[in-house]
Amino acid sequence: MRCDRVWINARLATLDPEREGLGEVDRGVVAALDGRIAYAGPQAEAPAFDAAQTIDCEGRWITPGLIDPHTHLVFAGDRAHEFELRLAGASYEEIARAGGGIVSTMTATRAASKADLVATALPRLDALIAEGVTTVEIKSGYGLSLEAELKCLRAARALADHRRIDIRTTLLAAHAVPPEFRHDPDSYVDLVCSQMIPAVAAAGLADAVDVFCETIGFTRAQARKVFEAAHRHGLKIKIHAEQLSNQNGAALAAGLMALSADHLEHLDADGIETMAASGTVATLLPGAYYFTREHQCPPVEALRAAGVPMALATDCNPGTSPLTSPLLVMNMAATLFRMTVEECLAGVTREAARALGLSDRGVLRIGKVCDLALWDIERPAELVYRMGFNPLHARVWKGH
Ligand SMILES: N=CN[C@@H](CCC(=O)O)C(=O)O
Ligand SMILES: [Zn+2]
Repeated sequence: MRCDRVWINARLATLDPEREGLGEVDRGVVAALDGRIAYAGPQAEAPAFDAAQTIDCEGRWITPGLIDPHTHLVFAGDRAHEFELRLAGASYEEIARAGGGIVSTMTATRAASKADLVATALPRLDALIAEGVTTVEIKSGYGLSLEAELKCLRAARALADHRRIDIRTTLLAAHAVPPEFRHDPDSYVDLVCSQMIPAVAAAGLADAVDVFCETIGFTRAQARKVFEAAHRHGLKIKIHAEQLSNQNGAALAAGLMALSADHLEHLDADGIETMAASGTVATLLPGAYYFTREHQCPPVEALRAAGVPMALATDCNPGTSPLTSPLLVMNMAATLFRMTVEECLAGVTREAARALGLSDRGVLRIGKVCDLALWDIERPAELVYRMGFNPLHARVWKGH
């Protein structure tokens, strides 16, 4: 078989659902041709390869390249001061209602140039890449005006000119009501629907539209309007739902065939049932749960029982999850949410791909994009078990 590269003497965690568990292959081979997987499976069953380059993995493990399906990587400034206020007893909601929170990052982000936003996002992106991330979703949501949201999405897309990574972008103009609309949030929602979504869709700058459905964000009725506008313009939808309270946002979004509903600490049985029926992915964000010291875990057992797919993400943002480590996310998901090793690894690969509507990656299987992470570990559980340690040996993006 002709191929560009072949990785031999590897142990594979294919995450292929057609295989058991992690889809493990003890003596495995992966071959790449034109950026796709030409073969992934047992060495014993592999064809003879005519490869330009052969890499001996010396027994290392290969997983699919990691996917971070929920980040707010593009923003200016930081919120360390708010962190100190919270340490002194203030709550996230109190700070937001007093004009801090998302709106304070909005002020810094509006003042920044696109070049500034790219420059400040790159170190965060590099931290993800250093842990084997090959696809990342980046939301806008700190511009909150047509011009500033476009600038954030352009900055997010421009990151792909600087690093070897796939970027998916999501318009999150409905993240917070900007101060100029404080007394008339519905007019801001109208602006999002009648100007921002059409402009972003026309410019091809976003793959999806997201809404923060919450008492300090947007109501269900407002979220529905935004989702309907997104659909009119051919964009997929996602939601920040049931993070701080139960607004039944996940059920609304799932009923409209959302790709994912994210956070979900306060998700109820109706939300779970609707998500299961629509195949909407539950993207869990243990970094935000940890950092805000939430008291209620997402209903992982019930999601599992209902067969709702579960993805994991860093939620990298300045306010509730200044986190750029998918490895630590897995550890937190296991220790805090009692997810299994298999669920954690699927959460940052196969299910993360599903949360982005990407069926061409996230598993090691013939025909999928050849994004790989090679690890210096003895068993996959180490990727979940260790804290603050990065055993990445090499990262392969599109076969290179
Ligand atoms: N929940 C809403 N949005 C972000 C937090 C944004 C912020 O506080 O800056 C999140 O996903 O946690
Ligand atoms: Zn978020």
